[in-house]
Amino acid sequence: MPARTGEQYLKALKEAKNRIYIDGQRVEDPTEHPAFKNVARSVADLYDLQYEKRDKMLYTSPTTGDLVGLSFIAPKTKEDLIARREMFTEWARYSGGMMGRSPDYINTSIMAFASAAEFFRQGNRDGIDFGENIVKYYEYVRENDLALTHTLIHPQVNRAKAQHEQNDPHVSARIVKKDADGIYVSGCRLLATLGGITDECIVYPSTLNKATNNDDPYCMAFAFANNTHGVKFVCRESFDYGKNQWDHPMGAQFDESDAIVIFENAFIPWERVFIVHNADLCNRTYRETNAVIHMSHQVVAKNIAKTEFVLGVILSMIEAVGIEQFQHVKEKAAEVMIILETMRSHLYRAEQDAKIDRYGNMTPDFLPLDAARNWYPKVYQRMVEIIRILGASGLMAIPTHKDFEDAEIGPLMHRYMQGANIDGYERVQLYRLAWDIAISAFGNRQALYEYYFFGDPVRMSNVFYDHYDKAPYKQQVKEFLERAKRRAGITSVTLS
Ligand SMILES: Cc1cc2nc3c(=O)[nH]c(=O)nc-3n(C[C@H](O)[C@H](O)[C@H](O)COP(=O)(O)OP(=O)(O)OC[C@H]3O[C@@H](n4cnc5c(N)ncnc54)[C@H](O)[C@@H]3O)c2cc1C
Repeated sequence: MPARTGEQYLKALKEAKNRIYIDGQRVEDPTEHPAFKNVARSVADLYDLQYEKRDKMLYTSPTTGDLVGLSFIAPKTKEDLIARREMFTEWARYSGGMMGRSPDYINTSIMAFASAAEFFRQGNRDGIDFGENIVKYYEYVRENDLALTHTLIHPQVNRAKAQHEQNDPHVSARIVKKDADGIYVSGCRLLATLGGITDECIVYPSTLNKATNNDDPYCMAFAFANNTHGVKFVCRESFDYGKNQWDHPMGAQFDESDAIVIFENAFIPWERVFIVHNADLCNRTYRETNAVIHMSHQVVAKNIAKTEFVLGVILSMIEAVGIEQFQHVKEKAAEVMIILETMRSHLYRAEQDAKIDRYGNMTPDFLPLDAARNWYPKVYQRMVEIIRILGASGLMAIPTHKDFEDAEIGPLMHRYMQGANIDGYERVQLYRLAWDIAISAFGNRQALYEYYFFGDPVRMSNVFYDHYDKAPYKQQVKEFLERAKRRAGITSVTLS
C-alpha cells in the first residue's frame, strides 16, 4: 500500500478501538475526543504533507514499487541521507519542532533494526528466526505507513534496585509465559508519547539501563497493535484545553500526550517478537544495530527546526516591543543563533563524514550527533529561559481572543496591547505563542521532553565519556610536558 493520507490514518485510528484511558474514562474515539482530536488532525496533516511534497517526502518501495514515506529509507548514499534529513525537516517545520514524536523518529529505528537482522538472529531459539521477524515487521510498517510509539523504561518504583530485586517484581512488564505461538506479557512500561493516537507500539530495550541475566524476564523487544487484547494506554491529562489556535497556538494542535502502557497477560505472537529473555542482546541493541545513530539524525534535524522556530519567535518579540538596541537583548538572541549554527554544524559534519556501516547502510558519523543530543537537552532550557527574560510582563499581558472580540474591551486591547510597529491584536497573538512555548503546561512539558526523552542526560554524558577516544588528547599533553622537561634540561627528580 502506498504512503497513507491523513484521512486513511484517522479512519484507521477511529476503527482500531484501542483501549485508551484519560481522566478515569475510556476514550471511545480519539479522533473525536477533545484530548486527542486536534493532535490526531496534526498527525493527519503530516501524512497529507507527504503527498503535497511527494518529490521530497516519498520514495519507491524496494519490495512493492509503491511510493512510501522517505523516513523509512535504508540510506545507501550521502544523497539518501540528505534527502531523508530534508524530509525530517519538512515534518518538523510543520509544528515548529514541537512534535517530537512525528512517526519518522521510530521509522528510522525499525529500518536500522531490520538492516541489522543478523544482530537479532543471535537470539534465535526454538526454530524462531528473530532476524526475519524484524525484517518482516519493518516492511509491514513501511508498506502500511503506520504510526508507532515505543516504551523503553520500567516504572519508577525503586531505581536503586534491579527489576528482579523489586519488592513487587511484577510491576515492570515481563514475560510471564511462553508457548508454541508466542509470549504473554504482564506489567507496566513507560512512557509512550503519542501512544493514544498511534497504530502500534514497540517495546524496546532501554538505551541506558543495562541489565544482568537475572533480569532476563524483563529483557525483550516486541511490537503489537495498540488494540491488542490485554493492553491499556493510560494517558496523562491533556494540555489541549479545547481553546482555539489563536489562544493556544501550540497546545491546541500539538499536545502529543504521554501514556503509561499496561499489559495484562497480553499475547504477542512470535512473529512480532524480536528479542526474548536476553539481557545481553538488549544491552547491545542500540549501539550495535546503529539504530541510535539513525534516530539521532532525525532528532538533530528536528531540533534544528525547533531552534529556527524559537529564534523566529524571539526575533519577532524583540521587534514587536523595540528592544533591539539593548546589548543584552542582542547577546541573548545571539546565543540562540549560535545554538542554531552549532547544531547545523553537528548535523553537516555527521552527514559529511557518513560511512557505509557493516549492514550496508550509509550511516552518519555518530560522534557529532551524539554530542548534539547530549548538548541540546541543556541548551533548550536556556532557549526558553531567554523567551521568558525577553518577554517579561508581555508573557502575562495576554488577553484572549474573546477579549478582542468584546465590544467594550476589544478596542481597548487593540490600543493598549500595541507594540512598536504592531497592532495589539497581532502582538498578543505573538506573545501567546511565546507563552505556549515557554510558560504554559504545554511549554513546560516540551522542556521536560527535551531534557529526558532520549534518556537521562547525566547517564548519557557518562556513556559519552566512556566511549570517547581520550588517548590522543592525553598523549598531546604528555608530549608537551616531556618537551618542557627536555628544554629545561631535566631528566629526572630524585626524592630526598
Ligand atoms: C515528556 C517525556 C516523554 C517521554 N516519551 C517517551 C517515549 O515515548 N517512550 C519512552 O520509552 N520513554 C519516554 N520518555 C521516558 C524517558 O526515556 C525517561 O524519562 C528517561 O529515560 C529517564 O528515565 P526516568 O524518567 O525513568 O528517570 P529516572 O531513571 O527514574 O531518573 C530520575 C532521577 O534519578 C536519577 N537517577 C536514577 N537512576 C540513576 C542511575 N542509575 N544513575 C544516575 N542517576 C540516576 C536521574 O538522573 C534523574 O535525575 C519520556 C519522558 C518524558 C519526560
